[in-house]
Amino acid sequence: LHEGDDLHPQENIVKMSQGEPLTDEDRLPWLLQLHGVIQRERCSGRDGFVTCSALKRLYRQIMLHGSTALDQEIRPPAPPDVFFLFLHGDFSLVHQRMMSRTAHFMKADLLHSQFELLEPPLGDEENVLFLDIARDINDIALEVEKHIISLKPQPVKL
Ligand SMILES: Nc1ncnc2c1ncn2[C@@H]1O[C@H](COP(=O)(O)OP(=O)(O)OP(=O)(O)O)[C@@H](O)[C@H]1O
Ligand SMILES: O=C(O)[C@H](O)[C@@H](O)[C@H](O)[C@H](O)CO
Repeated sequence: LHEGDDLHPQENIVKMSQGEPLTDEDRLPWLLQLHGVIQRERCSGRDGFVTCSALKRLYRQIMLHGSTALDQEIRPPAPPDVFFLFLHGDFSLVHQRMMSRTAHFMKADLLHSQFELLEPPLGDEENVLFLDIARDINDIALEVEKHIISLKPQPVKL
């Protein structure tokens, strides 16, 4: 399990702690780091998780394809062994949960800018499982587990 926040450069954490939203430019080195982690996990043959706010479609493309995603001409197909879990919920529920959290650098005030930027993975984005955060956390975990198992190649029965 890789927590995306651990890969932010220190200046990004400082910025967010001061209540300033990050820009695309701030996020680029971080997204490239996330891409590196995903590639290493893919090569390892293990299952891996990365938790982060992949708010915009371009961010998700960079996570999948690295800096080639910045080239509008190239739209490589989505790798079949990587998928997104989109944890969605309404503003008030996310805000309420953030307010009940203590000792986190991310202030609840920044949530407005995050919702403004959010491009939900609708339309033609592949390999996305939608999960409603209002559900019980154990049900969510169970659905994720089932989803992962369903994507694994089934053993051939002779
Ligand atoms: N399905 C759920 N039911 C009840 N509480 C939940 C659920 N999911 C998360 N929470 C609670 O909401 C709070 C925020 O969750 P968490 O810190 O995991 O979010 P996060 O997406 O990692 O946030 P950030 O990106 O800001 O670090 C935590 O206190 C967590 O226990
Ligand atoms: O792209 C960003 O603005 C950041 O990754 C944020 O989303 C925070 O780090 C996160 O929400 C706190 O965990």
